[in-house]
Amino acid sequence: MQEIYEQNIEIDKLREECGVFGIYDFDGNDVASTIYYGLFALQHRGQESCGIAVSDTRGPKGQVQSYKGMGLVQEVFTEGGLSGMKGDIGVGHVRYSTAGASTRENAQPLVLNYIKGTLALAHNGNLINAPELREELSYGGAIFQTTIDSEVIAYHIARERVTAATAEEAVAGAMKKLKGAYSLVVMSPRKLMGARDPYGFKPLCIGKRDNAYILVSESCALDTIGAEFVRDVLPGEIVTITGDGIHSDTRMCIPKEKQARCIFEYIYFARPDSCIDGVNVYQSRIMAGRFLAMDSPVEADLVVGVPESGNAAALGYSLQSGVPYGTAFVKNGYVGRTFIKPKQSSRESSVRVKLNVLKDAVKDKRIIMIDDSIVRGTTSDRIVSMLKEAGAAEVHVRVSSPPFLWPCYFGTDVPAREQLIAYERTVEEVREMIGADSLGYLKLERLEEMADGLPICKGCFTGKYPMEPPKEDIRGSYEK
Ligand SMILES: O=P(O)(O)OC[C@H]1O[C@H](OP(=O)(O)OP(=O)(O)O)[C@H](O)[C@@H]1O
Ligand SMILES: NC(=O)CC[C@H](N)C(=O)O
Ligand SMILES: [Mg+2]
Repeated sequence: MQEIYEQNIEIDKLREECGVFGIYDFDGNDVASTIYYGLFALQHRGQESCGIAVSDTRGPKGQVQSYKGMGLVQEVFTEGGLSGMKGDIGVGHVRYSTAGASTRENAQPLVLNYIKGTLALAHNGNLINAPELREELSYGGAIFQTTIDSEVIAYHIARERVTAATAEEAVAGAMKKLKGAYSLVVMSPRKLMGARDPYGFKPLCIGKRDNAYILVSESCALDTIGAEFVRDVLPGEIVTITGDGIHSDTRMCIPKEKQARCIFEYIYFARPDSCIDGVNVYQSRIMAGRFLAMDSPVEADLVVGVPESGNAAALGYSLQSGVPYGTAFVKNGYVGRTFIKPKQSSRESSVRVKLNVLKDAVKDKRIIMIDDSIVRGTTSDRIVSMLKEAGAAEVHVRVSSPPFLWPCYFGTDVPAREQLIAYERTVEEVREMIGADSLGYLKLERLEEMADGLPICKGCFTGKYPMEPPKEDIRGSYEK
C-alpha cells in the first residue's frame, strides 16, 4: 500500500463509456429523482462526472434547471438538491471522457440557449470529424464553452433549428454532418428526442413507466426504475416524444448490413443484465465462454472468472466443458472501475487492492482463469502469480475476446499500441509474459456469433473500421 501513496496518483483510464438517460412524464410528475436512479444504474459506463437537466413543460419556455459535477452520481447529488429540481422532462449523463478533458465545464448534459429556447444534450460516443466541424463553426463565429465533441453536436442542432420546421428536423439536419459514434438524448423545452448514429455503435433503448417514456443507454436502468422495456432505438433512428406520444423518423437509417455495433459493449462495457438490440449481454458472454471451451480446451479441476466481467464467460466455459465452476477471487466492492491508481510502475499493487485470492479454493488445483480481455496485461500478469502463490498447480488463461491490437476512434479508450501486450507479440510470448501455463483467446470469427449475427464493429481487433478512420489520432485533440 505504501508504494501506492508514494506515487503520483492519476485516475486510471480503462475503457468505460458514457451513459445517457432521458424521461418525459406525461402526468407532470417531477423526474429528477428518477433520472438520478437511472444514472445510478448506468454508473459503470462513466465515473468522471455526471449531471441532470430538467424542464417544466407547463412553465415558460426555456426554463431549464441543471446541475452537474465531478464524481459519482451519489457524490454529486443530494436529496435536497434533487427535490429542488422541478420539471416533468429531463436528461442525465454519466461521463467517461473521450474528447476533451475531464473537467466540470466538460461535464454533461450540455445546456445551451438558442433562438428557440433552451436545448439540453447528453452524448455517448465519439465523433471522428469533430475537429473539422468545430473549425468550420468557429470561422462562422461560434464560441464554444467546452472542449468536447458533444458541444459540436449541440451547436449543429441549434443552428439547424433556425431554419428547420421542427426540432427533430434540426436533429436530422445535424446528423447529416456528424461522422462517428453517437447515441443522444436531447431535450428541447417541450420535447424529448433520442437519436442513434446510423451505424448503431452505441446502444439506446426506449422504456415506459406509467405515463412516462424513457430513453436510456442500457435496459438495466429500466429495471432499476421499475419501467418496462419497449424497444431499442434503431441505428440511425430519431425518436421524438411529446405530449402527443412517440414518433419515429428513420430517414437517416442505412442498410442493415452496413451497421456496426461496438462488439465491446457485449464483451465488457454493458452490464450483463442489459439486453442490446435483442441480444442479452449475459447470454452473449456465456456463449463466448462456450466457444473458448470448444476452441481452446484444456484439462483442469476448476474454472474461475476474473470479477466482474470475466464471470459470465467462465460459467459458459464450465457449462460447455463440464469442468466445475468456482470462485477464486474476492473483489473489494468499494473499488469502482475508475480507481485512483499509481502510475504503471506500481499499478500492479492496485490489482491486489481490488482482488484477493481464496487460497483454499485454488490450492493444488489446475485452474482455468477466464477474463474478458487482456489490454496492457497488468491484471492477468498479477493475478496469475497471485493464484500460483496461493498454491494453484497450473493456471490456464482463456480470454473471451481476441487480442487487442488497434486503436478505436469511436469511444473505446484503447491505450497506445506499444502499451498493448498483444502488439507485435505472439500468443506464446504473451503467455510467457503473464506467466500462464497456457493461453487461449476467443477466435475473431466467433464475435459475430456472440452478437447473434448482428453487424458489428471489431476494429480494435482487426484494424478494419466501418468508416475511414481519421488521418491523425484525434483522441483528445480538442485541447490543442
Ligand atoms: O490487461 P489490463 O490492462 O489489466 O486490462 C484488462 C482488464 O481490465 C478490465 O477489467 P476492469 O478492472 O476494468 O473492470 P471489471 O472489474 O469490470 O472487470 C478487463 O475486464 C480486464 O480484467
Ligand atoms: N464516453 C463517451 O461516450 C464520451 C462522450 C463525449 N465524447 C465526451 O467526451 O464527453
Ligand atoms: Mg476485468
